[in-house]
Amino acid sequence: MKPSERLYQKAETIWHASFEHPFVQEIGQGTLDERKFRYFMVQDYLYLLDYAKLFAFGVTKADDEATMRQFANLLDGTMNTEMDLHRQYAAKFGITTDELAEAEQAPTTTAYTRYMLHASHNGGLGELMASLVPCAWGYHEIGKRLVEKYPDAVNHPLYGEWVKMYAGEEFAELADWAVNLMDRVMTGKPEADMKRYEEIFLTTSQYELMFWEAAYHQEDWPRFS
Ligand SMILES: Cc1ncc(C[n+]2csc(CCO)c2C)c(N)n1
Repeated sequence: MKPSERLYQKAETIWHASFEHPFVQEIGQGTLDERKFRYFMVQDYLYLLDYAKLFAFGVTKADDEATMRQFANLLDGTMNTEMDLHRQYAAKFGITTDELAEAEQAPTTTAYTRYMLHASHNGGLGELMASLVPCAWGYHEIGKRLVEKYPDAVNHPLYGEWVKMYAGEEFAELADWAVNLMDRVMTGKPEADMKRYEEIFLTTSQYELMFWEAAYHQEDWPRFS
């Protein structure tokens, strides 16, 4: 069994719960409250900024030139294209660039990004891939399953573009690349290493689910004022 198959089996219940989460289902049905998606867009912007740092770690942890170059391209693509697309998409919801620049990470965003950055900073390429694969692979799975279950979801005026992006070919390629690299790095590693990767993979999978939950309830820090 490939490492990705083993990890997928372990995380399957959590991934299923993510797909069944009301935030995801209501995107598919086109009924999601716009304020919840707006919250999600702002938090996701902050999330992606930290995620880009994982690609930077990838450059330093890669052990061959081709992999270094791929991480460097992903870092460039995220910083110089994706973030711009995200700002444009956010503008559709009335979110300004200033609002994005001033926004503060919610508790789950902080917990999730700090966890990934910590695991990757202190580990090798295996820990890094265990951190970042559930996000890339998981979003593609969600996009694909949404299109299967709700074929009209791609035509929604607000959420259609989002569904198309994650169900689409370009994102599928990113997910495939990440899964293949993860398999290459983890194959033949001792069981003790695999156990560590499994824990990271399961933890980031749970944070993905918690990210939907946080957006659905517009989670915030306790405020006393
Ligand atoms: C919470 C959260 N998890 C995963 C993604 C999916 N995603 C979209 S772009 C990108 C990086 C590659 O450019 C990733 C991982 C997301 N947006 N937000």
